[in-house]
Amino acid sequence: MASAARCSLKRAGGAGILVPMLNLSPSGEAAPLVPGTTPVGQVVEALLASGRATLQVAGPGGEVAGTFDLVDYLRRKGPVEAPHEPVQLHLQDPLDEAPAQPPLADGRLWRELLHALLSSPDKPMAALVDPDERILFSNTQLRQAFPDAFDGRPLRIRDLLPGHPQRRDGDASPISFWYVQNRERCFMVLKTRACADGVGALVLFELTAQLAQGHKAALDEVDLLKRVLDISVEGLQVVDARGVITLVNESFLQIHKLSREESEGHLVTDVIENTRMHIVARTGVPEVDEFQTISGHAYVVSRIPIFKDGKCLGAVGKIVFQDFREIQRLAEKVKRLQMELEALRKSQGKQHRDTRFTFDDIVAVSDSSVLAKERAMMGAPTSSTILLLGESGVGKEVYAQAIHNLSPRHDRPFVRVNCSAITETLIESELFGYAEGAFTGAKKGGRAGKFEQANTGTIFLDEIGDMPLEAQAKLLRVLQEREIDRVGGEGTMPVDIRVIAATNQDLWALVEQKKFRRDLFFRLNVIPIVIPPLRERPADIPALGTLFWADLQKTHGVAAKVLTEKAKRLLAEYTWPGNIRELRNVLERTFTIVRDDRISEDQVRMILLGVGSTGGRLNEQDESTLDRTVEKAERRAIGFALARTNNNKAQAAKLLGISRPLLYRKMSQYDIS
Ligand SMILES: Nc1ncnc2c1ncn2[C@@H]1O[C@H](COP(=O)(O)OP(=O)(O)OP(=O)(O)O)[C@@H](O)[C@H]1O
Repeated sequence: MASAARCSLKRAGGAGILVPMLNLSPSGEAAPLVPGTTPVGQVVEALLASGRATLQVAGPGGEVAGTFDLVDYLRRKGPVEAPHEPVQLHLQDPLDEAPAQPPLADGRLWRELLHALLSSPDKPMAALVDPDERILFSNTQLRQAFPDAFDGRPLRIRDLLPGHPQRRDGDASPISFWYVQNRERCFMVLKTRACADGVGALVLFELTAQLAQGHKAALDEVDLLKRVLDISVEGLQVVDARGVITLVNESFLQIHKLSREESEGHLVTDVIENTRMHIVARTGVPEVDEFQTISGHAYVVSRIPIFKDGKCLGAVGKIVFQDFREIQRLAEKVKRLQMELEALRKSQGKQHRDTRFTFDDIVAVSDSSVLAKERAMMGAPTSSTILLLGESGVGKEVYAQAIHNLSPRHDRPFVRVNCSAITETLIESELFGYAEGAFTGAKKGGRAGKFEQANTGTIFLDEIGDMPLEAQAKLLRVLQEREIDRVGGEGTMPVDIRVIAATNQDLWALVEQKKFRRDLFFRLNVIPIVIPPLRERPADIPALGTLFWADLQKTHGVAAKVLTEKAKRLLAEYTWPGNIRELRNVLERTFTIVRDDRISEDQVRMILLGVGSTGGRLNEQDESTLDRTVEKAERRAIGFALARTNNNKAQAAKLLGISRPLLYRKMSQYDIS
């Protein structure tokens, strides 16, 4: 029995068989003697660990039966495929010519390396490889580190470490150091240069604690990042400077119908058709929104180089649109939806009254109107309630529209409610809607009220002073709670509404008369804006007149018709009880009734006579007696006839279908000179 060889029982890495473990003394002592029945794998491992190249093998009687030479064995056998065979089957043939040279040309380096690296307490994982990097022999540590890989089939180094760099021929350095990551661990790989006698090289793997620890945190981060990338619907890939794919996400794999193993660690050109990733990684020139055909489908892709310290480290590729036909389909859908939305908005606009007035249309020359306009423009972009105060026809609705159009709600509904025009019984259902079956004759499905229609937009409560007290209480609740309930309905509905109210009455006087709720008054009176009557802002009249006249010329296509300076002066000096509406109506009547190109002061006066003090709008009280109604109609007709005929009584009487004496009588009766 070999004296220098000590045997102990040890479980071989994962194999489940108990084999004697040989402890050989370091090189320099007499060659140890081992029983011939010792498994050859164990002998090879022990020799490598000790730094020795040979040992003596004992026969059945303990005599020396021969020498086992590791280098000779590896040269003849290649990979250790049957590690359990007894070593005595692999003794060096004594007839073999002894090599003229030492077994390895660089034997000293070889042995020193073996000794230094394998005899340390934490023996590194090691493999002997042939010139093609086929693993000839691996130690237990290595096999334990890669239990799945060592299944008896021939293996190469790169099978263990997919990122393992390819061997470069003519590599001048005797030892290469590589850091290689395989999935969850990081290895430092040291590779000795190829041995001169063609046996191969020694490859050492080290899972350095420091690297592993530092890397653990980094790997966790990478893992998290990978998960984030996998969530992305865009296909993503990363290649390094050599064009090797280092990272891909799930979408990328699905688009290319690849597995992670088939892509990561491979040259991109070997895996992806029509790729240009390797070019971008090499040149550092980005390619954005380019077409690429993948499996017959057109994709839009971007390839962006990754730079660090001015050096291009690789590139990231992104499939922006998965399939161009899909994008076209989506684009068409968006276009169709946009058209539908536009049509809906238009019909909603019609339904909710046209809001054509903006602040550009509001003429303001006099100080009082400039003040009103400025105040309105400042309040418009807010969502505060605005209360417009002014006589009839001063332009309260024009202001309300302009405010809406300057507010962030300009593309939302603008709903006008004339509170004086709705009967007391209907006002609630008009404002808040009603539920199905709320009353006899209620529409199926109920009906949305004005507040519901105006949701997200603006509600313009015109003539708010005429609102019945009961409805005022409901309105107050809506303004406070910002929610409505349909008449006869169950449950409330939140509404987001901007309120603009207007009145030509003295609201405070109504509060004192208990005709208007005090609390509602304060709710509405957030930004009060007084629009002055036209008689208090005569400076605006010429500008308004010019604006309306130009408008009429355009509408009727008659540019030649003009007012004399005297006629203009008459208009500017008139008191305009009907305000802007009256001014507009007088000008319109003048334009349409008078046929002459130059319109005189007298002709305008006749028109003014006919229009009367209501500004052309019938006032119920004025019309309440038949006599008053007849008088107004006769005045208007006479005034218009005289204006058209340029004060020619005979022609005017003819136009009116009455005799000249009757015309004179009527003119005197109505004090028309
Ligand atoms: N500043 C303005 N610039 C141009 N046109 C105006 C202006 N203000 C009023 N108008 C014209 O006068 C008409 C009457 O205005 P609007 O209906 O807004 O008055 P109102 O104060 O709301 O009247 P009411 O109280 O009778 O409802 C409008 O149709 C518009 O043509």
